[in-house]
Amino acid sequence: MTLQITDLTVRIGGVPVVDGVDLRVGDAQRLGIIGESGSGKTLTALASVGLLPLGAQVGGSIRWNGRELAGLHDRDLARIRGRDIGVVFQEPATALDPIRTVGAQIGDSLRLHYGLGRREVRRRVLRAAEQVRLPDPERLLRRYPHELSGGQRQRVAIAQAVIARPALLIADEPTTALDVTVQAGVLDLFDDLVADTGMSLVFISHDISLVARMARDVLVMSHGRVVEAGPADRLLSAPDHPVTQGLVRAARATGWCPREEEVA
Ligand SMILES: Nc1ncnc2c1ncn2[C@@H]1O[C@H](COP(=O)(O)OP(=O)(O)OP(=O)(O)O)[C@@H](O)[C@H]1O
Repeated sequence: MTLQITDLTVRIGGVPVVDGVDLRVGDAQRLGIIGESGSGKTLTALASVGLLPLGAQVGGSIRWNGRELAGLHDRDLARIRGRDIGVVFQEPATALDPIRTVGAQIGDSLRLHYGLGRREVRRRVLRAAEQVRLPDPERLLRRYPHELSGGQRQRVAIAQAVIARPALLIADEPTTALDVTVQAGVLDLFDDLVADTGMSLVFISHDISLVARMARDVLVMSHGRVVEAGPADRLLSAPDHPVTQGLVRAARATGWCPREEEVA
């Protein structure tokens, strides 16, 4: 698979909020995107799957396996979302429908994309729930989102994103809303899912330590642009751009420490 974004621009109310972004994700690649709040990370991810807010103007090219997605009808984009590209967002509570059981929601993309029957969907939903390590899945799948903890809800959102076995998973700050101990478990889960399935991963965070853990190649964004790109270990040990240096310093200040002498 290849996701190739070239010269992506997004304007909202005439203001450029993503400005000339290029990125490429290939087979089994793990790409990280870091940047301060408001730097355009989320809008870049949303543009990749045609989920930009209403009224946003998009320019440039977004090619999925060579097919141009920019300007594609939403019906066609919906076929690609979930089936080819799975997405997990920061706040699972808003990603889930409060009035449907989590089991029903995990199965959505199987019904939508593959038209599988009830029994087969149930079987696969249960397997996905086990795969994302939801406790007591048989019982939990009959519950509603508000009856789950934040970590459990995020595991449901992950199961929903990966159940149709997408070739690419885009995870936008997937652990930011979770407390630290729950975060660690969810990161381990991403690691295992990506390793087991061979999916490619785009992992977005404002925390360079998380991105360095999850991705090998990293883009640093600031004010809608990519200001630095390179292997995670190089960015950590020798950050070039002041924004990258600031992100490394911020990560160190929160207790995560690369070797001090290596940080500019
Ligand atoms: N629906 C919207 N309407 C108007 N402006 C928006 C909208 N969504 C995002 N923006 C603006 O676009 C810019 C980029 O936002 P984006 O959400 O991509 O940033 P981000 O890097 O993901 O930040 P965060 O880490 O806080 O999620 C910001 O200035 C933001 O205020």
